[in-house]
Amino acid sequence: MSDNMLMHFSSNSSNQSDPSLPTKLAKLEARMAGKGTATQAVQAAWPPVSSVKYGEDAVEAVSSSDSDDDVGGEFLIQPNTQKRRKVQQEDSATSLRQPEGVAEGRARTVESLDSKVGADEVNKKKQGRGRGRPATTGKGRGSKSNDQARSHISHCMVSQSNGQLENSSHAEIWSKEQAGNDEWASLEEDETSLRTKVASLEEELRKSRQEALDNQQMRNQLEKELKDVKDQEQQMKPKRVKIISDLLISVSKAERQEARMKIRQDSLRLGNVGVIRAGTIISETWEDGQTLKDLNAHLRHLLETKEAIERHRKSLKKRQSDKGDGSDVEGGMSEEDFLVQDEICKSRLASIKREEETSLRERDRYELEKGRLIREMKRVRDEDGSRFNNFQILNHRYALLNLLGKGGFSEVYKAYDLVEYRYVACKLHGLNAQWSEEKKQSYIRHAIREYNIHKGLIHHHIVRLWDIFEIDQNTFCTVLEHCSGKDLDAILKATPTLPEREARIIIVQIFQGLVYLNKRPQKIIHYDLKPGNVLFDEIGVAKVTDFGLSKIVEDDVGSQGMELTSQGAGTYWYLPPECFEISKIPLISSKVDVWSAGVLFYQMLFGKRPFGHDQTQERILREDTIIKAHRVEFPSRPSVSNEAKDLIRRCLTYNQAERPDVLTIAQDPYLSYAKK
Ligand SMILES: Nc1ncnc2c1ncn2[C@@H]1O[C@H](COP(=O)(O)OP(=O)(O)OP(=O)(O)O)[C@@H](O)[C@H]1O
Repeated sequence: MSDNMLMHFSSNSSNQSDPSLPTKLAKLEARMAGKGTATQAVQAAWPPVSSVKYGEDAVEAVSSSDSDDDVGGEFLIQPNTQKRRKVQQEDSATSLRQPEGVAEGRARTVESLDSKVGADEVNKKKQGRGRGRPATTGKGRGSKSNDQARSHISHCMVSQSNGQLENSSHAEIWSKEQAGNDEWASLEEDETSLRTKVASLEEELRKSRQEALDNQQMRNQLEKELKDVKDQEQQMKPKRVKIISDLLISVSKAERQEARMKIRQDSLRLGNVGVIRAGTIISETWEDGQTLKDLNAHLRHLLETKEAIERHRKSLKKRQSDKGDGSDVEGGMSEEDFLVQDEICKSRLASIKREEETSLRERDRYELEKGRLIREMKRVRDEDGSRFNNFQILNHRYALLNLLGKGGFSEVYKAYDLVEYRYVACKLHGLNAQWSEEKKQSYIRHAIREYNIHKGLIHHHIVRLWDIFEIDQNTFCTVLEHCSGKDLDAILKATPTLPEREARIIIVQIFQGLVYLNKRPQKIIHYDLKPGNVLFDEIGVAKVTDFGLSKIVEDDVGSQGMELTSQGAGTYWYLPPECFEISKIPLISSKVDVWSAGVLFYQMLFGKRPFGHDQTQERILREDTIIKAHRVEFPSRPSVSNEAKDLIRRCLTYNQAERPDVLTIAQDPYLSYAKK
């Protein structure tokens, strides 16, 4: 780019405002006419190619030449034609060549930065600077300036050759020159900042690469460690399983020992099973323990004392009345003596009554303990008689521990899942070898049906069913969530009535489980809700279990419900009247479970079932107890809130059509703990 040239000319053009210009021009005219050596002088005035300067240096250089003009103006004298030729030569040969190379270099730099830093930023700046000009590259801009410079130079030369300096074109050149300088400085600034950015990005890139390398190494290292740990784990697994099951076995053995020892101790107090022989028939009978014997003897003694006092009191009264009519003249008891004697008897009787009440309460407690003892004895006996009592590991996974209880056709063992590392309950279903093949198949079908219903139920208040597998031809096992608390039946046997607050939270949880069963795409009727099928986990969360009698409500059932095909099954105290219908096949719905829940709640509050409490299943059926259960009665004690009674009345609505279903009754405010 011919910046120096522009400087040069623009410097000269500044002379246009010099007031001595006409004089100088006259001088020049004279010299042109008189001196022939002017050409060499002009050549000396142009800077040599190698000494071309740019920017401020160039301005200085030109300024100094201006001062030369002032002092030694003869060096600038030349004919206009010669001057034009000279400029043209210089223009093509030297002055323009080198600046163009520089401009190209500059453009290259910008281009390379463009590619490194991103075209956007550079373009933005280009656009900002080049507003009002056609878009062009750095090189383009440089070339254009050159072109402009060249055209101005030639224009200027032409003007000079005509002997006229045009003020306006000089100003234009000057301003363009200035703009070029500014642009150049700004480009340099851009270049520096972009270079800095590139350097910092390169540094960042280097660091990131290093980091990636480090991470990769770390990953390789961790993968190796993980593999080692897994290998070790694999090697250790059988050892660990062995250690865990050994520990569990020793704990279970200790528990078994403790259970048997406790039975022995409690038997002394509460009683034991004795054997009585009648001819060839041997039967078992219960013999009370010493504490119960003592307690009963004490109660008998209190009764005898009470009777004696009452006899004595009667005779006192008789003597007193005999004295009144003159028949007892020797008795000699004054009126006051009689009153004192009578008061003594009354006071003694009151004290005996208190003692009797205490002893009776104690005996009730002992009776409950006795019941628990009898159940525990049965459990231990079942455990001793079970073929699974020797700590087997089932299905390579479930370590059987102690027997939890025995049902109609099953034994439930506490077990430990050696894969999931948690306690479970293994329910071992045994097919009776005496059964016909048909009965066995029916039992298996039934169990699979139960499994298929139960396995899909995942709710906080429903016992989870984890697994099912076959043990042998006549036995299979279902694996359930272990509930380490007692079941509701055991709780009610130990404490027949619960405070309303406790009963309420239990029934609320049961209804939550029922709501879940009725909100599923396929509704389920449990059909066997009773205290034995409500279990508690270690923190007391109630969970409904045993879906052996449950029914799936098909989509196409009418509003009245589905047909009950298994009539006769279930526990009669807890079933509603429609289940006892014999004139036609009953239609049932979730309202069966609403009735059962009502019976359960009643039992928890009042310590007995509302209908047929003391009756056997057979008697309930025979006497149509439930068919006659039109109205529920509430005992006066314990006192229970009206809200609780209202809920029970709604659940025990005789007419099935009027009884609310599960989702409706669940809206009852009594079943909600939300703040009003
Ligand atoms: N998931 C469980 N967790 C803890 N204990 C359980 C579990 N399931 C059952 N039990 C206990 O095992 C015992 C027997 O249970 P099972 O369900 O076989 O009894 P059942 O209902 O009397 O029998 P059936 O279902 O044959 O009528 C009961 O004492 C019960 O509390």
